[in-house]
Amino acid sequence: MKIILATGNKGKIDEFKKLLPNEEVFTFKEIIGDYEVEEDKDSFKGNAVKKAQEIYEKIGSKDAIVISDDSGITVPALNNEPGIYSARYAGTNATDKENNSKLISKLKEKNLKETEAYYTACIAIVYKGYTYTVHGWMYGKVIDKEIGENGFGYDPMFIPNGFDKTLGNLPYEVKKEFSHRSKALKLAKKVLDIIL
Ligand SMILES: O=c1[nH]c(=O)c2ncn([C@@H]3O[C@H](COP(=O)(O)OP(=O)(O)OP(=O)(O)O)[C@@H](O)[C@H]3O)c2[nH]1
Ligand SMILES: [Mg+2]
Repeated sequence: MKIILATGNKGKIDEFKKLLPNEEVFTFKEIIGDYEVEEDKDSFKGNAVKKAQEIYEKIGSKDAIVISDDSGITVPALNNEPGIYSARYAGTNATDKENNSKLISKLKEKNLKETEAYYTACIAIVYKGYTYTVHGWMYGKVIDKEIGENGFGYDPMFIPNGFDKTLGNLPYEVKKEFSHRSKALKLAKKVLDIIL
């Protein structure tokens, strides 16, 4: 099966390729080149749908299977920040490092060395003009420092429930078992089994 990923995030692309080892996976950039979808919706689902639909229209082939991912980390003790703004927490085009530094300073402002947090991923599939969405979540806590180099984004600050290390210090094989993206993709595969 040929799947086109409607994402420009290298960390997500690496994970999708590992999670879909038996499929032909392309990025939208390999097909249509540089293109930016404005993420102006107020939910993960809204933005995931917008990304997948806009890229599907741009590609212009009805039979294309386009998959997008809108995701982020939510910290209830920080009024649910950064949530859907995770990629631009420290400003438009912010790097992972800058976003992590902002989250660390917000935690320190509240004297929170660690606090409950969760990741959400919404995956949207567009095929033959129809759109399908699924979600996945991963629960744990964030700490006020970065530990380890594995994963991407906020992973060095996130300790999943049941572990005593950050995802930055755990191998991808562990994250793969229960991550928000893995769970959503498991459901997405079921949707594909039904619609294809
Ligand atoms: O440590 C992390 N481990 C993860 O597993 C994970 N999943 C998402 N995120 C963060 O959430 C934002 C996504 O924003 P997002 O969905 O808009 O993606 P993006 O803008 O980077 O690319 P695109 O898919 O929109 O092209 C980004 O800041 C990511 O760092 C993660 N961080
Ligand atoms: Mg984005």
